Amino acid sequence: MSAAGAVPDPGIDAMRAIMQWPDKTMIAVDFDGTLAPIVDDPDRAFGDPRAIAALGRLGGLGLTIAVITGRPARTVVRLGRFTSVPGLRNMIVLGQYGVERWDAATGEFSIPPEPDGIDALTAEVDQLLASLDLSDARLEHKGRAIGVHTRELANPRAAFETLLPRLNDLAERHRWAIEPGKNVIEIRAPGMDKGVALRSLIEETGVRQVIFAGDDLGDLPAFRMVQNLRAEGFPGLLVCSASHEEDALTEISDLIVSGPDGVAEWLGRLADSLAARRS
Ligand SMILES: O=P(O)(O)OC[C@H]1O[C@H](O[C@H]2O[C@H](CO)[C@@H](O)[C@H](O)[C@H]2O)[C@H](O)[C@@H](O)[C@@H]1O
Repeated sequence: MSAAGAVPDPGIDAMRAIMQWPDKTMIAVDFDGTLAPIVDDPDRAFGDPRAIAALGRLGGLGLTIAVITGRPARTVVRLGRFTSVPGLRNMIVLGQYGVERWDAATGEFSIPPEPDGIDALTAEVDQLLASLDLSDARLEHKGRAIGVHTRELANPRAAFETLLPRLNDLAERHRWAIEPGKNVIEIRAPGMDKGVALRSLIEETGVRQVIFAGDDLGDLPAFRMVQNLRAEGFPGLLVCSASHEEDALTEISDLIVSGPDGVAEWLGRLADSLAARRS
């Protein structure tokens, strides 16, 4: 509750609720750029062990732990190495913006079949890259999305700017969605985003407050969803994993930390504070 006359601060209200009812709190975290440092080769990304350990401690303290990612669920479970962490026994991973799911409690994946048209789309992306002399761009095939990565090209920014309108046209023709990110442009099957995924997980689990942490444009729908939830009286805390590559989330965040290092440190401090309150 804010002091009379003061501007209400939803982040502070959320933090109070989290400290008071940790077992009614969900912490939902993005993967790349938030839990995992950005690296050139997406297949060499890894969950920061300090962040994963802190999430494990938070899980042990009763919080519901979720990862909501643009990656396939199987990839993130492998790269994050969540299965070896005792406190993550009940964690949930939502992959491909919420279409796929992994439940640590059962070890089961729920992965819908690949949508029709992915092969035709892939062939067109290949042709487009060849026509622009950008065939060196790394392609990430995700079954229901293709990621075109520009990070390792000679001029990543110029390649990104050249590709964005063209891949956008291609996606529109196929009625697919375009998802620009940090040196990556994805064409993906439409119909889901991290905001919808987050809301539905909140409803399913019955938590009463949420923390969402992210770093990139694909996290914006989740940030907006938390803002909507707050307008409905549901406490939420928005944490931005900041970097020089993207600043779209900074203004709407309650807390800005310095990239995955800052996220790991903050999660550790949150676990310390909650453990101290309990003892
Ligand atoms: O929702 P996320 O978990 O943040 O996934 C978003 C995209 O992240 C990955 O790309 C980013 O990380 C790569 C590895 O560090 C980096 O090389 C790339 O430049 C970044 O954009 C991933 O490869 C994509 O599939 C995800 O959609």
